Amino acid sequence: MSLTIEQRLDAFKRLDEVKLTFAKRDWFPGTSGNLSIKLTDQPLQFAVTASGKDKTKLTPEDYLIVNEDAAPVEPTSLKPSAETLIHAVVYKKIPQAKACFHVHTLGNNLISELYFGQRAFSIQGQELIKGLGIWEENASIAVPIVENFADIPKLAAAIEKVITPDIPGVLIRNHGIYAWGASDFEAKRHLEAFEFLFEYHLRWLQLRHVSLPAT
Ligand SMILES: CSC[C@@H](O)[C@@H](O)C(=O)COP(=O)(O)O
Ligand SMILES: [Zn+2]
Repeated sequence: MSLTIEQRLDAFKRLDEVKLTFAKRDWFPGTSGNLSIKLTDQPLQFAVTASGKDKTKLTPEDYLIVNEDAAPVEPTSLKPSAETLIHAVVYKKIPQAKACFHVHTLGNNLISELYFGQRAFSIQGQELIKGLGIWEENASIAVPIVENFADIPKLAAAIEKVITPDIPGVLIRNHGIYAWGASDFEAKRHLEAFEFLFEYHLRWLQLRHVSLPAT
């Protein structure tokens, strides 16, 4: 299914906007991170960040269109993200996902290591869980954590095993998080909610033994 120029430009513009927002938060240290927006199903085609680029910058060559095998669908000198297969896995396993964002932050790396033994990070009763679209009273979530592998097909297979539509994200041990949503707006909201919950929990771990004045 061929894409219109308007489809491509709209996706690239949306990716620019979210990329600059995340860049302002220092969420792309050392060229880490990658972003994608789905364009078509049957066949799966999505726009993804080019590999190895400084994601704090906007250039005319930041994105390319790939298929479910992570191969470019148009002639290009750009290399797709080294982790493009992971985005493809998310789009194939979670049909509702229309955008998928990956960042490496200190918060998500620390949480992924602290709780890797449980293969999930659980948190309950935090208002920002609503940012994940979960509005139950005193809701509890468990964010899955997988081992990190340099072999991307192996990492993608590990992720495919654990992701579900219930929790729009997955942590990779000492690496980062993938978060997705039914739009770029929702994927951004989910990622922001995850990162807030990680930071809250880490700060709570630091402060919980502080003696507070008697009330
Ligand atoms: C340079 S450290 C981060 C990379 O190894 C990778 O984990 C990453 O997130 C970015 O890879 P990229 O190929 O630029 O999309
Ligand atoms: Zn990464």
